[in-house]
Amino acid sequence: MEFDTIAAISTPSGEGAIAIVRLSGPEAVTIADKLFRAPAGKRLADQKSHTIHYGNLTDPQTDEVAEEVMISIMKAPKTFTREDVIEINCHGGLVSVNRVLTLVLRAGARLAEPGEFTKRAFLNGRIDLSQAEAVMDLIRAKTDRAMNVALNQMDGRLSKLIGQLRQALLETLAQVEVNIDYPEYDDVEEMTVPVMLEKSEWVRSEIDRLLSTSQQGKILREGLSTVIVGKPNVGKSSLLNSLVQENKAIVTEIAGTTRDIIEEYVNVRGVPLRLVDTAGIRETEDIVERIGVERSRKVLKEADLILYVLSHADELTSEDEKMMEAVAGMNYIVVVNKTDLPQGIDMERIQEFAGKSRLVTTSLIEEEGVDQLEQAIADLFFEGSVEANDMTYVSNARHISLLHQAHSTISDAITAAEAGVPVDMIQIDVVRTWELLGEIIGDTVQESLINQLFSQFCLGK
Ligand SMILES: Nc1nc2c(c(=O)[nH]1)N(C=O)[C@@H](CNc1ccc(C(=O)N[C@@H](CCC(=O)O)C(=O)O)cc1)CN2
Ligand SMILES: Nc1nc2c(ncn2[C@@H]2O[C@H](COP(=O)(O)OP(=O)(O)OP(=O)(O)O)[C@@H](O)[C@H]2O)c(=O)[nH]1
Ligand SMILES: [Mg+2]
Repeated sequence: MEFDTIAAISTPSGEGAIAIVRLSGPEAVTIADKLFRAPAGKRLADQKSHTIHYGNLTDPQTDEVAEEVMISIMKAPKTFTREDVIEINCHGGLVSVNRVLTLVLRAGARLAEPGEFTKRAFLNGRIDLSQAEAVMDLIRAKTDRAMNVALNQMDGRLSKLIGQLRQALLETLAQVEVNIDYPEYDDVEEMTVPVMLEKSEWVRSEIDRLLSTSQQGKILREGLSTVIVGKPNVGKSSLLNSLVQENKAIVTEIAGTTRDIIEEYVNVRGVPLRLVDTAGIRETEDIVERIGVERSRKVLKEADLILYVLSHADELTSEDEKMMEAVAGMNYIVVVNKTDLPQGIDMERIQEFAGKSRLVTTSLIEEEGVDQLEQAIADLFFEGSVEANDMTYVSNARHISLLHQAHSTISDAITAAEAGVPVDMIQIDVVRTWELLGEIIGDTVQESLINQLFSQFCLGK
């Protein structure tokens, strides 16, 4: 496919040592040559691929030197986009990098849309859609483990498995064609259904296996949305600070200190937590605090994990009973804090409610118990350890949803085959499953969806 030539700043904005303006497309080298002046007068067009060259960029209108640069030239097809790529390494200042971008745009490049370089890598067939999506996940990964999941997907592991599943489905369809072409052979008909069943059941079991990784995969990719709740003054903000290992939230002895929601990312044994501190939940007259409390109830509903903090010094109240009822159906860990203070709480009641695995005691003032809490979180979601290195995780909500749909259509096919429904009817479900799996890798997918996916990328990526 032949496209126009795009350009963008590919490094973050701000001051830095070096910044890169990247170009991709058939005119990339010509455009760069219009601006580039090397000391020995060489032309980029004459240079070998994958070489880097020192010189100045000049403004063709004034013939004045605009920037001192190093230019990398990478010729198609062995490049990031499979097109000619030029990377202009300039000084990392806002004015400098904007000046370079302006020059290349005036010389004939078009400003790239967000994600357009990666989109070209996809449209030119270097990577499939799930690999392109992994490029974005890689940039956003919050922990090493999450980054490994993205690297595996970028490497094409998920794509390869999806390809195998689709191949098996194609083989069952081929079997049906034989059946339709040679209806006079009874044994072909007899063969068709068992073959279809066997392959379809294998596909379904592989989809099951992939889906079984999805909860962990999604957590690694998006972070575990974790909400700290409890009555005022029990130590919720102190807990957030202990986990973050910084004083992000204001802690005072005054109940009702936290008025709004505070959100932080933390890495707990490789699990990225999106940690939310809330205003203490209680009936209150203070209008500002009340808004905070209402929002606390809302984030509570959307949480993957609830850290329910109680004070070791205080007796349980009816409010606590209500709270326990509210979290009972969810993933929660009870944190009994302030164990340095004399006991007021009914620990038996708490043990009865939470059981051993969901109960941790802490004294945040004495920095005790945080390790145990971290371990309890890792145990709850990853049975103790996060082994992301060698596994294919499905982590992307779009992929998970497509796998669920494919699971349902292949199950329909299996049920129909078992019920003796004619093969050409079953065929419809098999074809649909093949299409749904194809959407994951971008084989059978609408252009509007592709545009929407890439628009979520960073500029210049
Ligand atoms: N300067 C610079 N650094 C960068 C990038 C970039 O575009 N520019 N990348 C941007 O994300 C990442 C590297 N990713 C890349 C992925 C593929 C190819 C590439 O040329 N692939 C070809 C040829 C491979 C080969 O030489 O064998 C191919 O797959 O056909 C280049 C970069 C990270 N670092
Ligand atoms: N003795 C003792 N005090 C603690 C402990 N943890 C926190 N505190 C104190 O308890 C008070 C309240 O702590 P916060 O972390 O602000 O409590 P909170 O739950 O966020 O309170 P609100 O935001 O008002 O709902 C502060 O004075 C803390 O220093 C602990 O383990 N032991
Ligand atoms: Mg607080």
